[in-house]
Amino acid sequence: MSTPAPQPSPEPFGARLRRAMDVRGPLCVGIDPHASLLAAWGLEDDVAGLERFTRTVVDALAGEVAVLKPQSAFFERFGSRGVAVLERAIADARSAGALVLTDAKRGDIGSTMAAYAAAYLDPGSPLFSDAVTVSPYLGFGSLRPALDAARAAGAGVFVLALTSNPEGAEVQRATAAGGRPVAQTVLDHIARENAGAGPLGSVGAVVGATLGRAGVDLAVNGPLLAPGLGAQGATAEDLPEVFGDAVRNVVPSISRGVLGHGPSVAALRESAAREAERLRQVLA
Ligand SMILES: O=C(O)c1cc(=O)[nH]c(=O)n1[C@@H]1O[C@H](COP(=O)(O)O)[C@@H](O)[C@H]1O
Repeated sequence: MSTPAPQPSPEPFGARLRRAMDVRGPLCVGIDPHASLLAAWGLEDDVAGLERFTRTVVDALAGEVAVLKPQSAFFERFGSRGVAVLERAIADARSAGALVLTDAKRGDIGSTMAAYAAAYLDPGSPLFSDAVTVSPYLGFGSLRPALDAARAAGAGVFVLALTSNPEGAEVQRATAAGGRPVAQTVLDHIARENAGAGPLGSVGAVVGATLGRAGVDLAVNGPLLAPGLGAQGATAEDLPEVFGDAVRNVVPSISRGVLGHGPSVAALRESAAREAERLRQVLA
């Protein structure tokens, strides 16, 4: 009996992301099917409306932008049929060439985290994504199963550090044991995970574009997801101030600011192309 040939290691997410941003421009578009957006697109707030909305965004943008970020909550609110729409969107967007970052913000004790890792980071799962968002606020070590699963699959994990909402500061800017802000301890862990990786590590941090000067050390050798552009008030021009020297690793993210241009496929594409070009200039 012959021994099976060793499987080649999958290309790490960080390398795939760097290439995608170089080729397609530094932009992540969120797929957030708010009830108000479904109404603005002339769709019912039901599974058929969700499906039409999602399919339109994927058809318009999966061949254009570096990253698509479906926000799981907007699919979960329709139960299992909504989750089925999410599964199809992930698969279709990946086939069309976009990296898919599923925004699920999962976080739990390690043994349960292993089940979340199986859901999003096991290549055999119907929800398998290029990357997933997670919360470290049960302790960074609780994320270990997700970090290990991502590494094995060539996938990525984006860890909340400083979120874009004003309420986040009460937890994230609090002083941790050792006298540093809690968010800085999260960023330090991320930097250790990415040590030695090139051209970019696969463990990212989430740092809101709305924060003004971040005031923490962002040299984590990984991608920095920056939500908050558009509807939450931040602009491309704010990014150098927030991210300083780390600005080259920023993955700017916009949901409503692009989705509001639908349902026209041409208008969605134009809006995303305009944002990507503006961001490319600012981040260069
Ligand atoms: O992880 C995220 O994507 C995220 C982190 C954060 O700090 N702030 C934040 O707004 N987000 C998500 O980014 C999206 C922002 O949507 P818009 O405000 O419409 O661009 C939503 O899906 C949020 O859940």
